Amino acid sequence: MQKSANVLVLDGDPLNRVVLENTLSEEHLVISCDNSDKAFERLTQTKFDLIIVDILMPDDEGLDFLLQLKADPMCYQIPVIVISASNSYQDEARGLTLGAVDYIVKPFSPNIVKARVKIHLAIKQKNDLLERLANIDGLTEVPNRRALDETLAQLWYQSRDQHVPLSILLVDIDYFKEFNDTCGFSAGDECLVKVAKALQSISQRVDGFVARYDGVRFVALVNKRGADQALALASAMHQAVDALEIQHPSSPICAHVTISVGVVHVSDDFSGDQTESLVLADEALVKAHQLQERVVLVNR
Ligand SMILES: Nc1nc2c(ncn2[C@@H]2O[C@H](COP(=O)(O)OP(=O)(O)OP(=O)(O)O)[C@@H](O)[C@H]2O)c(=O)[nH]1
Repeated sequence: MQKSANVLVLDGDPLNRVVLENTLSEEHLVISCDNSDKAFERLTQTKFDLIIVDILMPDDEGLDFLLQLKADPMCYQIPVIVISASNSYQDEARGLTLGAVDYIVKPFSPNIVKARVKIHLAIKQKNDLLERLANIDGLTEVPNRRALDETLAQLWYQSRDQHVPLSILLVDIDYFKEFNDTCGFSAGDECLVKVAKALQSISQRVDGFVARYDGVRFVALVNKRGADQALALASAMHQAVDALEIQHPSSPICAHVTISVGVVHVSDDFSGDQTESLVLADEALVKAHQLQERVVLVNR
């Protein structure tokens, strides 16, 4: 039977682990650990939807686990239910203040645990959906400008600190105003969706990220690759859009829809911040248009 969620349990007491597994494993995949090292290891292997942790483990192990989890950018959003033998208000307040979403006192009723897990999984599902909607472009369904700004900032500082190159590719659909004027706005929308999907699928092959930047422009980001690989990515994007063969009757340069790409390859100069490189990519793109080149590369 398909399990609806992945639940991680950290509890030093073997009997509690068995009871929790029996309570939840009919509906969920339950992985239980008796110490925090194993729990952290599991977190690197599986995507968990909910964590149940006993914060009264010896040496404050459960408490430390909760603290570390909430400080970890990869895990802090996973809801945590604290389970504890203490029914003191102070302990309950401490668990909730540290970021737990709920506090259950041992010995617990399996039905209450089941019900609370269900509630928190439903809230998480809604939060995940909101997060997705906030970061996805409504038309093309690729990441939006907000997601781009976040990812670019992250990759910029990561690449700078790890001394690896970062390539920023700004992609524009050529003569799109003319395309809309001749083929209609809804054909324009369809074209944008197809181009976005093509750019995304090509970029994913090199672990790249693509977002809609504005109107008819997209940005692709790829790090740890040389300038030649950034150019190869631009070339693969051109080929993918050409292969769509979307007729463009009013384009002065080609019978079908084409793109132009401005590339900034940052390997040495990470001074300033990432927005300056976006400006450079924009200038490279303008140059590509002016020179009627398919791609213009700027090295930094
Ligand atoms: N169908 C559709 N059109 C859009 C959308 N967003 C922006 N546009 C149109 O895209 C056109 C972009 O025009 P420009 O930025 O001048 O670019 P262009 O016509 O491609 O000119 P060049 O960049 O010089 O090739 C404008 O006419 C916008 O109205 C959209 O979501 N759907």
